[in-house]
Amino acid sequence: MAALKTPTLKNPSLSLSSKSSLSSAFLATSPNNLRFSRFQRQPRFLIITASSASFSNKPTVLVAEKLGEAGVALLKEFANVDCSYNLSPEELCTKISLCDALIVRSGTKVNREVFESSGGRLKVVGRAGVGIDNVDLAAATEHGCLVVNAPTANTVAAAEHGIALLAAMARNVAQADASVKAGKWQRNKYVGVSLVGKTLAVLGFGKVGSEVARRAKGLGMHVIAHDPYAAADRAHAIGVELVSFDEAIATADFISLHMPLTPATSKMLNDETFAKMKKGVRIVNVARGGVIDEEALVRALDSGIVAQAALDVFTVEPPPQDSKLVQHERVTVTPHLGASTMEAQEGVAIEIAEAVVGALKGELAATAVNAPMVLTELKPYVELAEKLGRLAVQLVAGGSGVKNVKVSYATSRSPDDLDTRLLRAMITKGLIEPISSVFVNLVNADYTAKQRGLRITEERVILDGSPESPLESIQVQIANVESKFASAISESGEIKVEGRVKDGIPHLTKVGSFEVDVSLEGSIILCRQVDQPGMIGKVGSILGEENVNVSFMSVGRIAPRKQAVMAIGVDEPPSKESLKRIGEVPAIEEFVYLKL
Ligand SMILES: NC(=O)c1ccc[n+]([C@@H]2O[C@H](COP(=O)([O-])OP(=O)(O)OC[C@H]3O[C@@H](n4cnc5c(N)ncnc54)[C@H](O)[C@@H]3O)[C@@H](O)[C@H]2O)c1
Ligand SMILES: O=C(O)[C@H](O)COP(=O)(O)O
Repeated sequence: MAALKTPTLKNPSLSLSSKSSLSSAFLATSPNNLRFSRFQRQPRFLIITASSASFSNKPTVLVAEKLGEAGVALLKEFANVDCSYNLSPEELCTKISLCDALIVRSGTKVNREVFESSGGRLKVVGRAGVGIDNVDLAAATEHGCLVVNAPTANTVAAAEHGIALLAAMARNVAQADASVKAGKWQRNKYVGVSLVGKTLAVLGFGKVGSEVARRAKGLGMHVIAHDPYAAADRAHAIGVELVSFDEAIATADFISLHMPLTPATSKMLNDETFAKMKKGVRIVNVARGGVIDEEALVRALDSGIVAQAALDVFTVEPPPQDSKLVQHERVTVTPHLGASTMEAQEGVAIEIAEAVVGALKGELAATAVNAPMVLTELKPYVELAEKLGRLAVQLVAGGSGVKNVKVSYATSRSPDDLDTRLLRAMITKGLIEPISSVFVNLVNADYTAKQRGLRITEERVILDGSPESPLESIQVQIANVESKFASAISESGEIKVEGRVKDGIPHLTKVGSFEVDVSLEGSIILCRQVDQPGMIGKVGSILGEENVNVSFMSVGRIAPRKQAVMAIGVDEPPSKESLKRIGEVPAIEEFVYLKL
């Protein structure tokens, strides 16, 4: 067993633990089939936790935004609580050096400066809600500060707000209210549309989306959903049919958005997709503003494609006062109120208070978003594991629910000498995070996988030879799904990606049955083509024309002049136009762009 390296800590009051609460958390939550596992062994990574023994006095918690009473009361049992709302960024930086924990909602920017100003005292940031886009996670991790959130307590509130907006929009409630208050009585102007019998497309069938679907069914609507990663049986159980994105937007009378904001969903509703919608469609957004191209929505409203929109969230919050979208006559707006019910705020407050107190006591919360850790020799393999998970899930075709994942570790280490829990957690993170607003860490990985019906089985392929490096390769296979890149399907019918670490850098070495070799940095384009001269040059020059830097290229083929798969690593994301041109190169039979 390799020796543990002692890390340099920026926060002197943190302690290091390599077992205790972490090991028990894993033992308690591990649902997956693990062949050859040895949990008794000490794991080869270290978790930074705050030790309760290091406090001589009560810790201090700064609550920087309004938090439910029950949460504040819970905090007060354990800590000195300073509720200071509406602090300027400068005031926050000054106060933070006197605090062990900080609790915020979406209105406070917890940036690098805050962590630097804390002088090493800040041990935990609690986000009382789901989205943590206002917290600089990298800076938190570098400063050994744990970030926790409250991901479930506001689900119903968000779903109810979606339904409230749906009904209010259909019956012009906000516009009619303003008109009556302005002394008018315009009964003919505000004739609405009915919901019963209409088709609602729920885009994003996760926690909030499925609750919206359930409620809309109760209103007599015909509900369809699009979610490339949801399982059809979960949808069927509540009478919802999963359909393709194009079918959803082309047939819907109403569209309700419930996906996370990720690079893949950013501006998902744009000029091109509005053009495919049924004329007169009505749109509700309680997810994140960035999933809609807001300027394109104004154009779609003006041209009549979109009859009405109801929006709780905006790309920039608060939106500019003169925003054409906000001021549009047929748009109903609320100021990010999805989570704002008394009940949800109490629930969120309790969830976050418990997580923050637990973290201050040295426990690792299941809702930890970053779980700062210092790794030893497994570090590049951890990166490889996450990236293989990311690649594999992006190869899945829309409509196929991901349920069965098999991971194979090729190693010459004995089972006792290689603990795969961290690798499995990182593969789970890679599989789930690109498609969800859930943050996966080594504590909640198995639990999160189980909740989503994802079964991960592991096996070891024992190799002869010297066990100097912990692993030779990792292979990730997803069974019973279709792929948007048919060549990723192996002879045995699964999506298969394999990688290994070369000179400390993770590499993709196999896709389906094709051997490739491309370093897993930046992003990757995979093309299947008929093997012939000049292909690398053709694709390279399309990318070169828009200054996209190619970091790596490799071609794997069955036999000379037969089918081949070309893997191209790119530093910058190519434009849609360049990707289209690559697809149009005659010898290219299929291609896919994958973000790492
Ligand atoms: N307005 C508010 O106050 C408020 C409150 C809570 C949540 N939210 C937002 O609501 C959204 C959903 O939250 P949740 O808790 O249900 O998250 P979730 O992770 O439970 O569900 C998200 C779903 O979106 C799916 N998805 C991912 N990519 C997709 C794509 N390209 N097309 C369609 N579906 C895709 C995922 O598979 C997942 O099932 C998030 O954006 C969250 O930030 C807003
Ligand atoms: O991410 C969330 O939980 C919601 O968008 C709510 O944010 P809020 O706590 O600022 O209301």
